[in-house]
Amino acid sequence: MLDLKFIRENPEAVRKAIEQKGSSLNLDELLTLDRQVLELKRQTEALQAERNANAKAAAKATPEERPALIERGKAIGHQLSELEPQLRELEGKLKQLLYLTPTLPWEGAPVGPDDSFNLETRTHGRPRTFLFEPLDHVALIEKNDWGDLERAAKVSGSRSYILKGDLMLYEQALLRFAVDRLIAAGFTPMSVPALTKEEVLYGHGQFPTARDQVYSVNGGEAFLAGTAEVLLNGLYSGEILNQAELPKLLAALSPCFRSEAGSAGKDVRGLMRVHQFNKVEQYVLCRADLEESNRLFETMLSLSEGILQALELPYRVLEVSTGDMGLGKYRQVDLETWVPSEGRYRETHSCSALLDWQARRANLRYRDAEGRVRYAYTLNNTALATPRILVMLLENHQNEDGTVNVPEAVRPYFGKAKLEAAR
Ligand SMILES: Nc1ncnc2c1ncn2[C@@H]1O[C@H](COS(=O)(=O)NC(=O)[C@@H](N)CO)[C@@H](O)[C@H]1O
Repeated sequence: MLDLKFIRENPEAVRKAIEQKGSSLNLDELLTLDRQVLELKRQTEALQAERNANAKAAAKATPEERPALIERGKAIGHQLSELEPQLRELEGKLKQLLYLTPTLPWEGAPVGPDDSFNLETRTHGRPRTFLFEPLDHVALIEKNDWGDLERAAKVSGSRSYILKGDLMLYEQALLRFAVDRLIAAGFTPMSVPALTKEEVLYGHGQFPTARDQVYSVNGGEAFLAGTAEVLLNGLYSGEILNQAELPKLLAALSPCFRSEAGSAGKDVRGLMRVHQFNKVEQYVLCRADLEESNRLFETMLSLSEGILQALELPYRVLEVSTGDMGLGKYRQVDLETWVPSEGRYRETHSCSALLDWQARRANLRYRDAEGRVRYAYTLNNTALATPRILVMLLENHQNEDGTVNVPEAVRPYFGKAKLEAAR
């Protein structure tokens, strides 16, 4: 959410961002509400001041003067009992609209309504030319008995998966490999739950606009987060950190749950788009300084590119458009990795900077060097998400005999140079 003061002083810039991000927010309605709240606050504060003055006067009044003053006090109290609920109701409506205000996108973001405007800025590596007819990842899994997708559907429903043998061990090896890469860059390794609370999802930004993506438990008593980012973003909510302890660099492994509402028919086969998956997440909370945010953004992006390069996978870098990046983003860059069986790149990583949009929602603050309490800036990025990355690893590194080579950097974690069929 944006700072009300900023909105009052820059309505046209906010209006432009609303339009560029395809938001349905009615800014005039928000500004009108803001003026009404300010006016009601002025009235209630004036009445409260008068009630205090009146009570002091009554305490010192003579017996003759006192009844009139007590009457006046009652009349003021009655007026306040009328105005205060109105003020609370208007403040609630204003807060709901503030949740829908968009961060102004950076000037380099392609302006457009959807992902067709995302801009490929560079590629790394080249798609492999196979000297044999390559298999897709589902065929490789079936050929080597590396999983059981049918029985997963039987026991867990659609968009589920079971990994077996070398592929199960490979997933675990990859997740630890990714965590170690982040530790080497100064990130603190964490494991975090997926079970979370409604206010934490509001603080993150998933609520109110994308509730349909989130599974609820026990009728909304708890929710299953789609990414560790949700919980990491709530960790320091309500606290006042010291600037000296920033930036917080967190690397979190967690299960992630997504309803994939709206994705009917897309990627229904295999490991690309499932309801429950694992992800090593990069999350940063830093001081409210654009240069610091940009520096950390580049650090996180290069960590993820380094992981894809270590996995010897061809990928491309996309500057995400204003319409595709979502309300809270200042900047978003996606990494897409080559999928031989589809003959195209598919998203595997998403790096975002949100300035103080999440910090205002989740009340993330710190005391700066001058002693001022300020909202922090937040950023997040994918380090590695399985099983989607297994699609690319199996297909790109397959041999004609159906075995799959393990990239050099991961061999110490997996223990072998190849994935092989169960004996
Ligand atoms: N339904 C899904 N099934 C498998 N993998 C998924 C699914 N949804 C997302 N992912 C993986 O998780 C990555 C990050 O998801 S994201 O929504 O784009 N971004 C985030 O969650 C951010 N917190 C950065 O990680 C995606 O790039 C993709 O690799």
